[in-house]
Amino acid sequence: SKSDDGFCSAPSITESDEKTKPIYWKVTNPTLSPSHLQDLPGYTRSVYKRDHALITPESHVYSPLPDWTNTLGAYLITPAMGSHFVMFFAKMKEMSSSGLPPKDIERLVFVVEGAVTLTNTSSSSTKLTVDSYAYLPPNFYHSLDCVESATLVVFERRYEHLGSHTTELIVGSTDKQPLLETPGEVFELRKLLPVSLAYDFNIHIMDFQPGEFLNVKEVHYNQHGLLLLEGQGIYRLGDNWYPVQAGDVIWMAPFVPQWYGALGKNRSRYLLYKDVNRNPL
Ligand SMILES: NC(=O)N[C@H](N)C(=O)O
Ligand SMILES: [Mn+2]
Repeated sequence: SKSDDGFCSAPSITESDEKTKPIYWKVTNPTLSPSHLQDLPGYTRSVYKRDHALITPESHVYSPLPDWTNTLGAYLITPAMGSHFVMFFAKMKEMSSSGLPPKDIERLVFVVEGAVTLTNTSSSSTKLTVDSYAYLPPNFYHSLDCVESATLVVFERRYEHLGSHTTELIVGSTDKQPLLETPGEVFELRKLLPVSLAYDFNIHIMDFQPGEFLNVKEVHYNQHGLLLLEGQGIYRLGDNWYPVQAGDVIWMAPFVPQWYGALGKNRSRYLLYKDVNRNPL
């Protein structure tokens, strides 16, 4: 065969081969199939617009996290976009530790890979494994320590006081949170934080079976930071319709029209930051 003569042995189809291919051949052999797109130089699904952003894994950029040791961070949502919170991935390596957030900043960490140990001054230390999370109130001394490796998704914001309410340390895991009523909707909903007024945000875990979608075509004052944990589907943001899959992150500014339809063969699950319980004025 041709490839035996040496250097010119690329497996791709040459121009003369194309002409001899049967009619409709490209339908089943597309040159920009999903597998090709993954490696296409310069190609990304990421988008950054005034009222929303989609940040897909090939665009995540890691650098050392200030105040943490042996940890790389990728800030995915920050106030530079108009948000009042930050959302970042923290990739903790062998023998790594967290730093403390700045004064008056509350924090929620959710483990997506590996395990960390949470230590604070009062209680004994707690191991956080995949699917578990901790809420750390503002000015609450704590340390997250990792022996092997862990990937955390972290949310932080300046706590907005309301009267004399105060928040408390919370440790839990998604699978232990009860399913909540979702009148008019079909997705399954769990919340990671109490719904009481003390908390100025919550994290929703939303599950959709393939074919299920949001009934409400939502437009609301709240902001969102979303991580798709499982599955695939179409996210509508404003007038744009984005194919999305596990690992994708979305920023939704206040009032951006938003809708999700789950596709594929498996459950979609996403984790969603939402500011709640405060007067927008
Ligand atoms: N985009 C969303 O999934 N939004 C949620 N349903 C919410 O705002 O509660
Ligand atoms: Mn919403």
